[in-house]
Amino acid sequence: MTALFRTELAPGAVHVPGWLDQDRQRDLVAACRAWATGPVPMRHTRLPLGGVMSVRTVCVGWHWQPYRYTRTADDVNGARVVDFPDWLGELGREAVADAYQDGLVEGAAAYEPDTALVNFYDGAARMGMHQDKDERSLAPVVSLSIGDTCVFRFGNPQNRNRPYTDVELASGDLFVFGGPSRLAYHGVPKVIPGTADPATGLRAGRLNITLRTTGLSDR
Ligand SMILES: O=C(O)CCC(=O)C(=O)O
Ligand SMILES: [Fe+2]
Repeated sequence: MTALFRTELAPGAVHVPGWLDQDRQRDLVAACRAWATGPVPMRHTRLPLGGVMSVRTVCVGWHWQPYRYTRTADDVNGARVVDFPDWLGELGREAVADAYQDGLVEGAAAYEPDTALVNFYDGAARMGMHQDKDERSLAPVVSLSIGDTCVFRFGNPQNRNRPYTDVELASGDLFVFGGPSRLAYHGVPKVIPGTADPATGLRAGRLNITLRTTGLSDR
């Protein structure tokens, strides 16, 4: 296997450029296209104060709405979200093993994500600084990017301001944040149009898939 180039932005926050090869990117684009059609359609998430998010989102395993997870998409069409497939959990374990080089922060073999948030960014979409904190588990978040390159802003766990680091996430890049960085603020201030390689099946825009462990159960 080829050596992986890894950058640790902060303890537990690791960027692995080009982690997904083109075949895997194509397969993920196809999977996201299928999920986007239903049982719950991809849509702009409505915010409690009446706004909508500029990204479009569809969820797998558990449905996220601000600020909780449920099995059914009660803010969309009430349908139960699609089941979280085994292969996606396997991909997550591989990602954690590669990012943490087996073991730091959390044993990769024990990583069992049960939800994926699939976000689609058109050229104008962005995401403000926030924490991923609606999960009851502090297992790492695995983030996969496909399509247009974006500027990803990775901050600190205390507040949404500096210090933060801006890093470009390109198609195929992996970013894992766990351990001391699990609750770090992060966001996407910009997508750079025209940077996607059409060979992935996504001609324009950016797909981001985050795998998370909700820590919830149906009982
Ligand atoms: O698009 C990204 O890279 C980040 C997405 C994100 O932070 C989220 O879905 O919570
Ligand atoms: Fe996030």
